[in-house]
Amino acid sequence: MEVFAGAMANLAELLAGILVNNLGYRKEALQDICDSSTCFLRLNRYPACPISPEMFGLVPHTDSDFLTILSQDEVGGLQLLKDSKWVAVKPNQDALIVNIGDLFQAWSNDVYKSVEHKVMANEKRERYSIAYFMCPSYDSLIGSCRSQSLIYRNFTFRDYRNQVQQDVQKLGHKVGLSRFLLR
Ligand SMILES: O=C(O)CCC(=O)C(=O)O
Ligand SMILES: [Fe+2]
Repeated sequence: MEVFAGAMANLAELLAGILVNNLGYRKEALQDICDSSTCFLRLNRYPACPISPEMFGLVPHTDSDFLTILSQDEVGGLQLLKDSKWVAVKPNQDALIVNIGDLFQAWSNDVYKSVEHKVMANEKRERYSIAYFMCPSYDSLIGSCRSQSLIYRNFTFRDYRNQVQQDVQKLGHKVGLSRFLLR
């Protein structure tokens, strides 16, 4: 498990570096504020759900991190929201899925968009996936790479997590980045 997490961490850093570089910034920009103690692996198991094929395995959400790398088995069920339509991701055990998270959207000032996704349960088969979440240290300022036309106010990962937790407790769902809009 540690070897796997290490490989995912290296890949996430490499990809984040390329995406940051692509915006004209030092490839270490995110790596500098990331912390191995807040990055984590989530092992997901979705039991077969014979009641209805329309049952969620995981409700629609965006990830509260910089970058997510996902490995899934051959069962399928992951869907992404693209142009307001849910698109099924073809299951491929030999491929990794890379999702932009909320924090990268904020840092890039909306150049990169955090993708909304969900998992539909399978009627007959259980499904497994493993997700690696690249996260900053709790107290580092996420800010934005831009200095003008800022969309979000500065916040820390701790502020973000607290806000998400508060919204889930009070409203039953995550509100997300719109809580941090400047206008
Ligand atoms: O199981 C999947 O395909 C997605 C998992 C996921 O979105 C998550 O753990 O945040
Ligand atoms: Fe997710």
